[in-house]
Amino acid sequence: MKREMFPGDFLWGVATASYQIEGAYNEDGKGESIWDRFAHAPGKIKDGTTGDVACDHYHRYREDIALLKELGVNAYRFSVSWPRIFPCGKGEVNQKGLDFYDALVDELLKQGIKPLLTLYHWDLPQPLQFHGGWTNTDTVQAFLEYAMLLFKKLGDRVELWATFNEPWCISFLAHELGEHAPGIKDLRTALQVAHNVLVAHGKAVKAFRSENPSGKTGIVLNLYPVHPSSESEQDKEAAILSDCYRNRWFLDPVFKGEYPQELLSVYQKLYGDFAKDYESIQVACEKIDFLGVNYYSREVVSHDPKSILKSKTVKVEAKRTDMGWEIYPQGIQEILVRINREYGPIDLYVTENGAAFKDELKDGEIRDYERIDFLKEHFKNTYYAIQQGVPVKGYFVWSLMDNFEWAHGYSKRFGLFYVDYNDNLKRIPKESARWFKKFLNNEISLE
Ligand SMILES: CO[C@H](O)c1c[n+]2c([nH]1)[C@H](O)[C@@H](O)[C@H](O)[C@H]2CO
Repeated sequence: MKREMFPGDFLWGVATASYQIEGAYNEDGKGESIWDRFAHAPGKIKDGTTGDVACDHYHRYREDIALLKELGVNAYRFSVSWPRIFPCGKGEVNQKGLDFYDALVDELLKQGIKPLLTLYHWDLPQPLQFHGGWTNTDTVQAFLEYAMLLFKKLGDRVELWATFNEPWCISFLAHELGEHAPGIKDLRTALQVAHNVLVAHGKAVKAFRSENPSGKTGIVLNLYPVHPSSESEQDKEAAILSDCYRNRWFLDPVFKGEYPQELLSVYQKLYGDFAKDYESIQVACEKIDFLGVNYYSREVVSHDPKSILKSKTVKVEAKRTDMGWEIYPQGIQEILVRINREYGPIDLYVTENGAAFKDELKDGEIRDYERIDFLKEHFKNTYYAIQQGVPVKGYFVWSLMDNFEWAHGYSKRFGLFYVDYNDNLKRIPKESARWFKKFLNNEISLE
């Protein structure tokens, strides 16, 4: 199975995100983000690092685009740092911030690489957080102003626009579990955030249509197959509620304009006032042109009477990545086929898929054969979904290079290029980069 067996116009790319690679955290007029503040707070990041410098992509973007060219990709997914554009979140525009993304897009196009732009990949301007962040509907309005400005400035050259990266992480990981910025641990707050982000998505899509009818817009969701650990009724019930929490809490509003009733009723019992907030969720259901699917692994759950979802994650015996995530390639096929069956027809992009492994620089080489196997199996399972008629239009490997892995700092490496943090952030192609390049050039097969 070679690249040429995929559709001729299939996009093969890599993905990154602003806070994870750019650095220049306080340069050229950029304002503070919630991740600048969170990373500087003691104890939040496992290795005590920050994104202050990261991969210094802000200064090295031409070099990094040359790496894309060297790989032979035809697409690149990146995100814009909102506080680089609006240092206070709204109001005054930072021209140098706009100039950076203008130059980035021009260089991509010059190199024949199609941009997929994500408006929001978690780095909210801190001044908006001082007023409640995503719990405050003023932030929805500020996001619309930010989105409209970028549509106006870049819409003539950027065709593919994603509103949000992983609303599940923006809401539950960051406001219920507290593991990401702003580090709040309150389910009711997380539900309010999820709602406002979904409303912001719908309003931005509507505004995009008026501004840029030729462009294509969508949202990026992290999606997981959720399997019961046994065939017992209780474990199957646990999988249904966990699937609502992980996947359908965002899929159903975006595609159906409603929350999944099975879980909504659970939350209504918990928070009586809950229902009235959520009548406006139809706003989220603006027709989108594509869905970005971030796939990394599956979830296996069993019944847990003590938990709100009556479910808990079960760690099955399996090969795992350095993040501890089960390696489950058939899951990408399962999720793509399911989305097409239950929410389609909709163009799909695998907007993130990749793995962290304990990559070591030895004699100038990084022999990451596990990553090659990982990608090979996920490419094959994506192809099997296409063979079943699923309109998958592209695939972006996470990530171009090792970068700031959120609460793990620089301790987890996902890149096709190794970043030597001890030698001026030098980018070194891993064996997987060489393999990917040969695949893209039809030199090797996936067997
Ligand atoms: C549980 O996996 C999530 O879907 C997920 C994994 N990842 C993501 N989301 C984020 O979009 C990236 O910024 C992360 O760097 C990347 C690797 O952790």
